[in-house]
Amino acid sequence: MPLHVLTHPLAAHLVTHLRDKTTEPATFRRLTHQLSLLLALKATHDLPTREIPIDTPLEHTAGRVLIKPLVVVPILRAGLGMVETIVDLFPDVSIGYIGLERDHTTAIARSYYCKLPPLEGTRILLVDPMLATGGSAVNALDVIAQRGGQDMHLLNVVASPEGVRAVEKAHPNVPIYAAALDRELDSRKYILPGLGDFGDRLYGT
Ligand SMILES: O=P(O)(O)OC[C@H]1O[C@H](OP(=O)(O)OP(=O)(O)O)[C@H](O)[C@@H]1O
Ligand SMILES: O=c1cc[nH]c(=O)[nH]1
Ligand SMILES: [Mg+2]
Repeated sequence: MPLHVLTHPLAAHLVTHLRDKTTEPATFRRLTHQLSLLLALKATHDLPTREIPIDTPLEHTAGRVLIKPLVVVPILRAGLGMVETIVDLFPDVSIGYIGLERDHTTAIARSYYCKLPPLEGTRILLVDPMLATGGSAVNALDVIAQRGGQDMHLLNVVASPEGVRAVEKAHPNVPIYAAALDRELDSRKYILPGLGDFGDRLYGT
C-alpha cells in the first residue's frame, strides 16, 4: 500500500521548525497540532458519505454527511500530541490507547497499556509522530487487527525508510501518511536527520 508524503508547502515549513533544536515545547506542541491537521485531512479524504434531506432557512435541499464511525488510537506517549486536533475535526471520534515504549538499548517496543473501543466497521487512525524501526507501529497494528480492526490508517509526522518497509511487510493494506520521509536510522535507531526524541520534546522531559 502506498506511502503518502504530504506535498503541501505548509507541511515542509512546519516540519522544518519542528526539527530545529531551539524550538521550545510550547511551539513544538503547536506545530504538532498543525501537522496533525494536515495529516488527518489527507487520511480521511475518502471517507464515505450519504445524502440526507435538509431545510436551509430558504429552501429544501440535500446535503452529505459522514457515515463511517472513526476511531483514533494514539501510541503513548508521543501520539497523544496528535489526538486533540483529530477530536476537534471529528468530535464524534472514539479514542483508544496503546502504550508502547522502546527499550533504550535494543530499541524494541514493550507494551504496557491497551484500551480500545469497538473497532468493527470503523475507520481507524493510528497516530504516532515517529516511525523509526516500525516496531511500535507494527505491534499496534497487530493488536488492532486482532481486535477486529480492518480499515486501518497510519499517521506519522516523520517516517524512516526502514519503518515504512516494516509496516508494508507486516500490513500491506495499511496506507501510511507522513509529513516527511527521512534518510535513515542511526546506530541507536533514531531517525536522521529527524528531530530527536519526540516525546521528550513534546513534554519537555
Ligand atoms: O518505530 P520505532 O522504532 O518503534 O520507534 C518509534 C517509537 O519511538 C517513540 O516512542 P518511545 O518508545 O520513545 O516512547 P515515548 O513516546 O513514550 O517517548 C515514538 O513515539 C514511537 O512510538
Ligand atoms: O528518532 C526517533 C526515533 C524514535 N523515537 C523518537 O522519538 N525519535
Ligand atoms: Mg520517546
